[in-house]
This record gives sequence, C-alpha cells and structure tokens, in this order.
Amino acid sequence: MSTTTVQGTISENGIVFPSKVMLDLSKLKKIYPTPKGDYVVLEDLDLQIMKEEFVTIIGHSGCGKTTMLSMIAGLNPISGGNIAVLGNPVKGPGPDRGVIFQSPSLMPWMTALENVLLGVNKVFPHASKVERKDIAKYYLHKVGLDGAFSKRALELSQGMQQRVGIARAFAIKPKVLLLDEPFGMLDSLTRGELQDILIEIWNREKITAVMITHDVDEAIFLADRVVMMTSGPRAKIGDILDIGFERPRTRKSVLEHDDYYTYRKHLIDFLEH
Ligand SMILES: Nc1ncnc2c1ncn2[C@@H]1O[C@H](COP(=O)(O)OP(=O)(O)OP(=O)(O)O)[C@@H](O)[C@H]1O
Repeated sequence: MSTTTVQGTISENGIVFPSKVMLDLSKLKKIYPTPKGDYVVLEDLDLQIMKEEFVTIIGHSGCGKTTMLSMIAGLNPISGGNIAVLGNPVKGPGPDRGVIFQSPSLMPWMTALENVLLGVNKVFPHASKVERKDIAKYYLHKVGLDGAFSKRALELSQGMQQRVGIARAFAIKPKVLLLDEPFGMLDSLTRGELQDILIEIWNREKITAVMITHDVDEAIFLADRVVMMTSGPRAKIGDILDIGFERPRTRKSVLEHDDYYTYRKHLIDFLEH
C-alpha cells in the first residue's frame, strides 16, 4: 500500500519516490467581474500533467483556455483552488514557466539574438557573456535562424518571429512550456514547418508542455494526451484522450496509423456535442 503526496509517493516502508506530477491544477476557479455581475469562467477544474508530457488543450472559443493558461503562467490571478509546479504553488510569473503566445511580441528594434538574450540574461545572470550568447545562438540555430541572428525583429516575417519566440522560450530552460495557439496566425505550410521544429526540439529536451490549439490534427500530432474542455460558463475538463503513437513521430506515420481517424472522430464528436 502507498499514499501519495503532492511531491511524491510514500511507500509502506516510508521511502519517498519522486512524484511524476509536474503541474497540478486542483479545484481551479476563475471569476471575472463584469458590469452585469460576476462571470464564472472556470469552476472545479482538476488536471494533473506529468513530467515530460506534452498535453494539448482543445475547447470551444471562449470556454476559458487562455484564462487557464494565463493563470498557470502566473499572469492572471486565481479566484479559487490551486496551481502548483512540482508542488510549489504558483504565485506569479517565474522562469520555471516559459510562454509562447500567438503573437511572439518581440522587441521590434532589437535583433533576433538580442531578443533571445533578454530572457537568457535574466535567468542565467551568473553565466559568462559568451556562455549566454552560446545558449541563445544554439536555440536560434535549432529553429533554423542561423542567418538571421543580427536581423531586427521588425525585419522578420511572422513565421520567423515565431521561430524567435520558440527559441526564446526554450532558451530559458523552463520546467513547463505554455503555448497559447502559437501557430494560429500562420499559413498552413509555415504552421507545419513550425510544428516540426517545435516537436524536434521537444523530443530532445522533453520539457513538460501545455499547448492550446483549435486544430484537431495539430492536437493529435503533438500530444501524449488531448484535454477537452467543456463550454463555459463554469468550464472544466470534459474528457481526456490518450494518444498512443510512439515517439519520435512523423506526420506521415501519424496520418497512416489505424488509430488516427478514431482519435480524430473522438475529438470532433466531443466538440460537436
Ligand atoms: N478580463 C476579462 N474580463 C471579463 N471577461 C473576460 C476577461 N478575459 C476573458 N473574459 C471572458 O472569459 C471567457 C473565456 O475567455 P478566454 O480567452 O479564456 O477563452 P478561450 O477559450 O481562450 O477563447 P479563444 O479560444 O477564443 O481564444 C470569455 O467569455 C471571455 O470573454
């Protein structure tokens, strides 16, 4: 017999095994005050996300996905319940959580390298200047921006800016990566390219990732589990689908897998009811 704690599992003989839970949302609640009275967006939302897990979140527009993600990021106060990273309650933003938004909001007059360095300098103040530059350059290389280190953000296309956004988030080496529809504004070709880049870096680093998407195929391709949120008000987790495809995966292997259309149908059925 064993009992579980937030930080770990205590076995019968008292040995504590490290918990596999990275992110723990319990009885989460969010109320927005409005001129017409309180609007309860989320209520009793429970979700545990494991270390090295990639979870995608889908749900109807306005159900509260961004609200949930922004609370995990510490950018939006919690009205009730708890959010913990490795057992530590979230009290505000922190370097343990990296965020990639739909629009990467870079400093337009700074170069790609300077934009990535902004975060790196903050998170690794004791590393040498050369080391910090190496980290920033490594991730810019990983997102395919070797030739654009010294290009100013305003000179970059939207897809290239989002590549910088991805490099910036990974470069601070967070424990959890939070992605809010990062490819929502991109054309489908660029979207596919960036999905491949994201998953390639993720395969190597296995940072726990939580990503909101409206795209069912993207949700399946990237995730270990797809979490479905009910429609608001008082949204919560409606259903969770385990994606059994082996990693690393290719788009082709996913599309050709017998289970692909079963997964797809499950998600579409949920969204249509
Ligand atoms: N600051 C705010 N004050 C009042 N209501 C808000 C506020 N922010 C969001 N809302 C409302 O809360 C609900 C959830 O918004 P949220 O952006 O979290 O949904 P979402 O699921 O991310 O939507 P989408 O898929 O369209 O991005 C919506 O009805 C929205 O209008």
